[in-house]
Amino acid sequence: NITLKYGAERIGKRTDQPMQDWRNYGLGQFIHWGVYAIPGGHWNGKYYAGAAEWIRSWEGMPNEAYDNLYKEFNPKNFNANAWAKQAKELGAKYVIITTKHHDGFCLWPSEYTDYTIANTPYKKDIIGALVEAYDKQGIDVYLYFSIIDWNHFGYKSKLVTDKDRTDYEVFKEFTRNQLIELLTRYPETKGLWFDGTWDAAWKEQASYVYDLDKELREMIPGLIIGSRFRPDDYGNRHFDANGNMMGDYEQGWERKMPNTIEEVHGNDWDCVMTIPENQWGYHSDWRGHVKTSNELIEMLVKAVALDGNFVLNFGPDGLGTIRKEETKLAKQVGEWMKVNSTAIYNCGYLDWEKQDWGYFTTNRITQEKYMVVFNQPISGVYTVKTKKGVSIEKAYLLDNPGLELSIEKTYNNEFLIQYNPENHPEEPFVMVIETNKDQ
Ligand SMILES: C[C@@H]1N[C@@H](C#Cc2ccccc2)[C@H](O)[C@@H]1O
Repeated sequence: NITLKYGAERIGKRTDQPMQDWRNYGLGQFIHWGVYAIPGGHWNGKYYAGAAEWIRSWEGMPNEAYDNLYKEFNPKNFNANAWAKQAKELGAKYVIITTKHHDGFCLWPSEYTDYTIANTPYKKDIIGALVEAYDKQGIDVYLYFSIIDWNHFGYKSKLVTDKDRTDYEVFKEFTRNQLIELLTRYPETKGLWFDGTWDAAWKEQASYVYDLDKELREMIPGLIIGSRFRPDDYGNRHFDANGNMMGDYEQGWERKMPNTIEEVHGNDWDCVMTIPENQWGYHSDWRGHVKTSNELIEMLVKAVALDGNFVLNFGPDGLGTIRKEETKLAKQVGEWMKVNSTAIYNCGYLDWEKQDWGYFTTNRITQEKYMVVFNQPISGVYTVKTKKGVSIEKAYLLDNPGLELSIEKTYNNEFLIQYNPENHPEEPFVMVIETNKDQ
């Protein structure tokens, strides 16, 4: 074991109520919005193939041009209540909203910079409106904050000269001031989702970030911060030099997912996912694969089945409209959730052997067990291998409890559930299984 001053603050999961609530969300919504939504992945008639929120880094986008976009930011279609209502219908239990992305543009009227919504034609506090609207819908609010800030003179990716270091000290105080400002203005905030912490300069700040982390947590008891904030004594992120996770949940699953429970190392985690292959901010021309509702539902179920949360990203356009493709998917996933969220909310991993037909989930409070089916066996036979001494006594469809399914027990404690409907369901469906024990 390596002695660390700034390593993991705790071994094992947080057990307090705010973290239990976080663990039981299942489904969240990510909102990426900012001035990058104005160009929407194009400039000067040229198509930008990268992630739209990174367009300022593209040689086809002059920094000067980008840095003046805020002067035309006037989202006349923006309606915080409509966004929150759509998220409610999607079935999201929490939302993560970009307060400031890497470009440094603040969606709240920060007093620490002029590069904010207050100095746009729109003027009004976007973050305040969204916090209020989502709160009203009973959706918990988390704030995304980028440490990278291309707009601040003191931001450096690495510290080479003495001037870099003195400038960076100013940047660190600016960062601290903005974070305190956000938690002061929006005390309803349940957590901070940090990003842009991969720079060498930040990875040298273990002591500073350790103290800042502590200060922020003291401001809002129960505040939840993931593994993407603190570096350890040696500049390690997410996991310290002893392999222990720093922060309250792992934030390593961006546009990817674990496949086995072993890969999550007993930690809480979230998967943040885009609908196209790699666009967080608004891009008017999605190319490559755009995920269908059934693909997204399978990712959601897989996350819950492996004790994680699934956070689906939406990138509103420059006028504040959530595009039709995202609206359609929110509706489709929401309709599925209306029927099947019993197998999602308050649910997590069931340590039975994974089967080809889909995923097991279990309600952490009631111990009720679910089989979420994505791959119907041609045979109509669903194999379930339980733990020793655990028998399946009943099986039925979540959306038709009256239709009990036949169960056959084999000699080596496998249970074969028979279900062969005439009309094959077009969507994933859930079977409920009742056992003789609560294991
Ligand atoms: C949550 C997501 N993290 C950000 C990123 C990134 C990134 C940057 C470089 C290499 C790989 C990933 C994206 O812009 C989005 O905000």
